[in-house]
Amino acid sequence: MAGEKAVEFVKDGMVIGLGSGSTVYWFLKKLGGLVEQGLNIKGIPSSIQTENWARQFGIPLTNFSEVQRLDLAVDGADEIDPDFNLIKGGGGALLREKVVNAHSERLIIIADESKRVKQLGEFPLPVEVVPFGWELTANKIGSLGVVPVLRKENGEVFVTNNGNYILDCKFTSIPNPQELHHELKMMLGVVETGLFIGMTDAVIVGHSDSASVIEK
Ligand SMILES: O=C(CO)[C@H](O)[C@H](O)COP(=O)(O)O
Repeated sequence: MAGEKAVEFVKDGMVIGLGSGSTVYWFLKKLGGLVEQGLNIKGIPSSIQTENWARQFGIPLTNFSEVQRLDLAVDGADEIDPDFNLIKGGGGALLREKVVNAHSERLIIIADESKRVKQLGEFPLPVEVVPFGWELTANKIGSLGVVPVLRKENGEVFVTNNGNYILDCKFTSIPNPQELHHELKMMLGVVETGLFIGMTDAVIVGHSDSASVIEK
């Protein structure tokens, strides 16, 4: 419901950041239908999976060598706090998502009610790290009082679209997301964190048969 509702914010001529995840799939499907009816937009995908879906639904794509500014980005989230700070990266696309979302005029997050929390941190924070010496980076992150877990998929180390690894870090809670983000970013080997702070303009919450828009 949230994914489909998000197309109401799309206007003719827009360049749109295409987020990642299962909720975004429904946005892309609906958007593809509108493109088929004549809507003129272009998208920049935030993952290879999203690029594949966008092609499947006939959404024209562009890239940052052609455009530097997006009109709108629509993305999912793993946790959303009352200030619209987010944990993202459950699907491992956090780095490209952050690049895309940071260069958009407007960011709309689509999610179901279960993603809304009072304080971030229940969901393990994904941190993208350089593969070389990832063990050292994990030890360093561990000094913050967490046990970083190297993400695996089907028994193999998960490799991001950028050739990096993900360390999932379960903090008891994250009372100060900004501070934690900066602390992690200063660590050698850390590429990006899944904390998206002060980027979101509106959240569309999906219910069983409707969706509500919450503006900041
Ligand atoms: O951050 C993400 C991927 O890196 C996704 O947007 C997030 O995991 C939400 O996904 P879903 O809509 O499948 O719950």
